[in-house]
Amino acid sequence: RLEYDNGFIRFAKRSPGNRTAVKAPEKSPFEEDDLMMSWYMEDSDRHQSYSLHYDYYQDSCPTAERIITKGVRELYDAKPSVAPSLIRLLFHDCFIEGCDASVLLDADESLTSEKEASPNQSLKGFDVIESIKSELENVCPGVVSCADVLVLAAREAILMAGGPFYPLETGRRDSAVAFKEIAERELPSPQATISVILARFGTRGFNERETVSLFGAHSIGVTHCTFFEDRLYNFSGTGKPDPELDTGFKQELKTKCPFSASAPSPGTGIGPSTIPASDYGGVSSAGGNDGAIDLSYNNEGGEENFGTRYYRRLMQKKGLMYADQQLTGREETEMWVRAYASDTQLFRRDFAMSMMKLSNYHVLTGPLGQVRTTCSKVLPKN
Ligand code: HEM
Ligand SMILES: [Ca+2]
Repeated sequence: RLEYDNGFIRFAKRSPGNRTAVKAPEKSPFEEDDLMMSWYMEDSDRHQSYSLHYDYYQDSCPTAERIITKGVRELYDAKPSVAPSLIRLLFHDCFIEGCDASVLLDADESLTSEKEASPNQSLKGFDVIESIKSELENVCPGVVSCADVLVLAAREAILMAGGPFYPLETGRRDSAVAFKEIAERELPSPQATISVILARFGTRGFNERETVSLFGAHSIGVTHCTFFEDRLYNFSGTGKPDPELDTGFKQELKTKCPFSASAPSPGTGIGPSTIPASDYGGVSSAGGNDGAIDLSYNNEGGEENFGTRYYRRLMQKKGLMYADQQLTGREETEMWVRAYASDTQLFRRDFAMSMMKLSNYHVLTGPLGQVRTTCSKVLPKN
């Protein structure tokens, strides 16, 4: 099905000339796959001598993708919150030194875990990846990388949550190291300005449109009060709320996140935080339901709500985090917020493309890296 054309890999039946003319129906995976795959390939795989492949495990572990899909579905049926957890986990892995499962590693005597970096302390879903990986190890030991499990699991999670399908190639390998300092420094904080957001995404090759589309993931899942309560009570140390927050919405949020002097306040480092001083202070994965509110804010799920509604709320000054609301703070990003708020299909296509790009960011292939047998541990050195 694939052909090489002037250094690019693309599906045989598409040519660059007709790809924009094809309006792929949302529910037809094949049309959509071909279209998106050929677009993506042109951009990023040209310099890789070892690249990812479609259905990489076809011979070595033919049931791999099915095991992952089934695993996510079963876990999602039991607990739908696994979907947002997995999507966020993918973002935090890929954003830091690429999709190499570096975020999954536990600390040991020779390694400092990325899990300890403050933005990562509220991550969840590690157990989901580990349980799917152990099932894979029973069937084809040492074959399927944790990095591939994570990207495929996140894709399935997006589908479960009402988001779009996108094709993914496989053959990623796992890192033998973790990048705690880089995670600490590079993952944007919930108080990030639009300049910081665009700079961090920009150095990873994401333009304004792609960046805004990725934020559509914030239409599902939860966020804890600690990540936005400064906007309710003490914005930027002014002692006043954020003027960019809708007044009615602010009142509503205040009832869900009542002011409490003992509560850690983001950015101040004050409070009984178990997390190092940073804008991420205050929440750990063990925190239970301590002021966690729906990011989607009463999102009922389903296709209509995945994405579009998030952007509509931003336009009404009802973004939860400062970083969310920053997307309307500049014309180049605000125009995409407006576009996605009114055009679900445009958002779904852009989100799918950006997720593909994120999932392929800076991957390890060929002789690089390793295939871990347990996702939280590097292979023992011989
Ligand atoms: C400037 C960029 C971003 C910042 C500052 C940010 C920050 C946050 C924060 C603080 C939370 C709440 C965590 C909690 O309370 O437990 C959150 C949740 C979430 N984020 Fe982001 N995020 C950003 C971009 C993204 C991107 C690009 C994606 C995916 C493509 C993403 C996916 C998610 C998801 C799905 C959740 C819900 C997690 C859950 O319910 O378990 N975020 N984010
Ligand atoms: Ca990584």
